Amino acid sequence: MNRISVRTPAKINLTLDILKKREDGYHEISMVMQTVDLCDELEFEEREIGIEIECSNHEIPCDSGNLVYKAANALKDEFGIQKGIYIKINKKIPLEAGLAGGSANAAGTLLALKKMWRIEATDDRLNEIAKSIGADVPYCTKGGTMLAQGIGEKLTKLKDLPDYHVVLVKPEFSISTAWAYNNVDIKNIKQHPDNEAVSRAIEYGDRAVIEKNLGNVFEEAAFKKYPELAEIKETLIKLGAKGSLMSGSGPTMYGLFDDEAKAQLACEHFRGIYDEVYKAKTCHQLIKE
Ligand SMILES: C[C@](O)(CO)[C@H](O)COP(=O)(O)OP(=O)(O)OC[C@H]1O[C@@H](n2ccc(N)nc2=O)[C@H](O)[C@@H]1O
Ligand SMILES: Nc1ncnc2c1ncn2[C@@H]1O[C@H](COP(=O)(O)OP(=O)(O)OP(=O)(O)O)[C@@H](O)[C@H]1O
Repeated sequence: MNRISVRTPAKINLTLDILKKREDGYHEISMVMQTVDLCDELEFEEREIGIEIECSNHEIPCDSGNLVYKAANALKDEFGIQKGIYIKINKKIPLEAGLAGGSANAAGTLLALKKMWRIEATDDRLNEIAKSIGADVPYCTKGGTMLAQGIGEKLTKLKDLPDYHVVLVKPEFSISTAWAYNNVDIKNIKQHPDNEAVSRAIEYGDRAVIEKNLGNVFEEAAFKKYPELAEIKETLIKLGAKGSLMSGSGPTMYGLFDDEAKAQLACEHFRGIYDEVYKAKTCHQLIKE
């Protein structure tokens, strides 16, 4: 097998809670994550030597700064792989959006190259390698509905979230993950999301409780700096979303719809205002070709 293609899905956060800051600067978190079928496309082709990357988005580095490079290089180092690889990235997931697009690409690379290079690795070892690339990468190697704890690497599979149409609205500005973590006043978080209630509601497929309990502790500081985020949330609800939240470190706002026609109308409304508006569906399988 000398060619593989994979599609790597974005994630949204149904909840995101910060518990404490650790000595190493990272934060202990607890969050429920869900993949949606807004995907980047990655193609892998065997080469004699080196790691060569081509990307449809020229803002993204194609050298060792690319998370895909880091993933390929980590596997080469860890397992003494001598072969080279050419990776083509067709970017669809917006950048610095809170949707873990780069982490998803890195996870897709780990899974594709593990297969191509016939690497035998335990789940634990692969999880360690994934974590060394980024805190969201372990989750992205699994996808679906998961509770993620630790810095994001301790994963508990939950029952599949009931299906939703998801409208994603990414305003023009970006929010860096480091900024988001640095701007949460951990001791004075007004409302911690109730991860237990959400996990239980997912277990019972109780949509109303899930929708009522969406929560992200990054919203407060982000809404203060960018009041338009709160307006997007309000409009999503007005247009029929059953729940709305900022994903991850933001700034993407999403709405969960049970009615596709309403989701479509909401999409059309926001497309008149913003360039990066997407209609997706929740999904549970990592989509491979
Ligand atoms: C906001 C989330 O997307 C929620 O899923 C993640 O926590 C961020 O995951 P990520 O982008 O993969 O994070 P990394 O690339 O590992 O780290 C970027 C920066 O975010 C901060 N960071 C990240 C994860 C974490 N649990 N605590 C942190 O404080 C650190 O300042 C770190 O330097
Ligand atoms: N393959 C990649 N795809 C996207 N960004 C990448 C990639 N490799 C490196 N990067 C760099 O990582 C930065 C942000 O990545 P990404 O778009 O995944 O952020 P994000 O959606 O905020 O992620 P998260 O939700 O994990 O915080 C960008 O500045 C980009 O230059």
